[in-house]
Amino acid sequence: MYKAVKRIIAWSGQRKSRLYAGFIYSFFHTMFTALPIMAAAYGLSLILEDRNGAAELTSAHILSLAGFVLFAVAGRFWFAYLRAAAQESVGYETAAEQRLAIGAALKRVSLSFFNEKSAGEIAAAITTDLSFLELFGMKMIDTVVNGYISALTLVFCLSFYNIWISLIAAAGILLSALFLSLLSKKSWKNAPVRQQAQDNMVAATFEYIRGMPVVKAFHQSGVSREGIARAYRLNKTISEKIEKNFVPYNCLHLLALRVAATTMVLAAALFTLNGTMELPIMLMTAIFSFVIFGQIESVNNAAHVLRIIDAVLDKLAGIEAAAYIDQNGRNIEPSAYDIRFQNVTFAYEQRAVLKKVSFFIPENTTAAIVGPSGSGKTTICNLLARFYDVDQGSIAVGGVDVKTMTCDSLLKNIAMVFQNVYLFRDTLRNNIRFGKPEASDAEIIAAAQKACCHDFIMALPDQYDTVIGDGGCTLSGGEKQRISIARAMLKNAPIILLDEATASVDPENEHAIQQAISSLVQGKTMIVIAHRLATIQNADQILVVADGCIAQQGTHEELLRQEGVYKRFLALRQAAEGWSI
Ligand SMILES: Nc1ncnc2c1ncn2[C@@H]1O[C@H](COP(=O)(O)OP(=O)(O)OP(=O)(O)O)[C@@H](O)[C@H]1O
Repeated sequence: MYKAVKRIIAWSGQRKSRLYAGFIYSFFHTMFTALPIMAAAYGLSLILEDRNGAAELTSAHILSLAGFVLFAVAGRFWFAYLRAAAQESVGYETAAEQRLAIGAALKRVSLSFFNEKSAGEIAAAITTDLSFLELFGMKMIDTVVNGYISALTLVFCLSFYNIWISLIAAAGILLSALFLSLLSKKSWKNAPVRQQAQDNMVAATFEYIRGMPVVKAFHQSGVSREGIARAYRLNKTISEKIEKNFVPYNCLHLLALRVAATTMVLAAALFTLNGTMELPIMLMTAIFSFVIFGQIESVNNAAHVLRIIDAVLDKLAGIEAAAYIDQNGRNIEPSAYDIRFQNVTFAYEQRAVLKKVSFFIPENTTAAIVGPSGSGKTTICNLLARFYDVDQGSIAVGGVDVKTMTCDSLLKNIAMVFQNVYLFRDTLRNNIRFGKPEASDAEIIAAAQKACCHDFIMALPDQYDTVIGDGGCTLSGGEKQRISIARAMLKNAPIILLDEATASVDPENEHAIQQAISSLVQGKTMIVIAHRLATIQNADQILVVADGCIAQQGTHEELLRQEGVYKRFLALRQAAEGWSI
């Protein structure tokens, strides 16, 4: 439990000095809480002495006591304010910083990281887990550290009046801490299980929502809901089990504190009866017995919450520790934009996808990649963009090995127009502007016009300010692709990676889009995953990928003269789509 407290303090990074300042304010806050009670006891003893005739109670006594109490109350509120101001926003500030840091880190990890961790798991870490940490992290610091500071400060104050009473209070605190450590051991064992159950629940919910179109199309609501219901049931069962484990230790912890409080009052009464304690001190002890354990009573909840926080911190550390794909990269500006694959071998996990692939694309030329589905065409583009690193061989742009470049300096030179280019839940204007953040409205409109999306955008109710759904789900496939072409136009990068994907293009606009693509690629080096015969024919070279290898390479005419995959592939495509050469 205390290890988790230390981790929260470490998590707060540069802000930890504010936490330490908060601990000092907490000490003074407690001192100022104790002072009015001590002053009241002193006032009572003056009244009793006045009654006995031992000393006279003057109005000056009463006024100075009242002034002292007012000063103590004001001091108490002042230190409570200082503590809150120092500590309470630390969690929110640190979490906000960490969210940005994780966002930046995710941009730089290999995409294989997203195979290992589901989108739901990562989303849960950045949203619910970090929210939990920002909300409860500082509360736990307050409950545990400030709670013990407060209790021990009051024990210290009591020791000036009666050492035995302060020892009873200290014993109560120690005994409750023992039960808390047992409770904490249980929580420590259960919290990761609960964390996993919650992650599964988020991932199942995420998948259910994302897969809704498929669920509806296949009338599979029963099957898909079963998965999500199972995740919810498991979470409920685990939470109930944890609560049951929690109860006995919680009762023992509270019992220790209540027994200590009662024993303090009984001992004070006995000391008063045998004349070793004055009545006002006994009354003061009775009041202290109510307040001394107040804050540490709720440490029981902290044990469980702290374990969850510990698991959350582990999870966040796991995401942040993911190796940056470009951690040894430098910001390099290639002097040319030719592309060379040299004996590139690559596997997703264990499955070999590309085997010793070599080719060269001169600057300002177009290479069309053709080949059967699953042969590795998209993988070639993903490797060039360094979404993954090659296992063997090398990829160079303008003679510079992409492994020596940072992702930013490499991707600055590449624009992608893929079937599944992601559009954000934002305005169309901002989605296009993604290609060039500093672009003016006029540039955005010009790019949209060239990419044949200006007309459909102007027909929408809010035109360029229309907000589109997640992933562009409120647009048709063709519209999404045209937006992504506009985005690429605006970026004006020297290398274009294009997945032609004519399937999603509106036939009416196909010609215009082809024109748009032609103007997009002028003077650029382009790799196109080609589907249209015209693109294939017009390419400067065709790379025929089959089974992870470059089976054939050459111009359309050269390849037509050879017997091989290309000729067979072309015949099949022609038959399927009614082409004629
Ligand atoms: N992220 C991934 N993790 C594991 N395997 C993958 C991943 N992406 C692709 N693959 C596998 O790698 C192989 C090549 O995929 P790739 O997407 O490069 O093929 P493709 O030629 O572009 O196919 P298509 O024409 O159908 O788009 C396929 O067998 C695919 O199942």
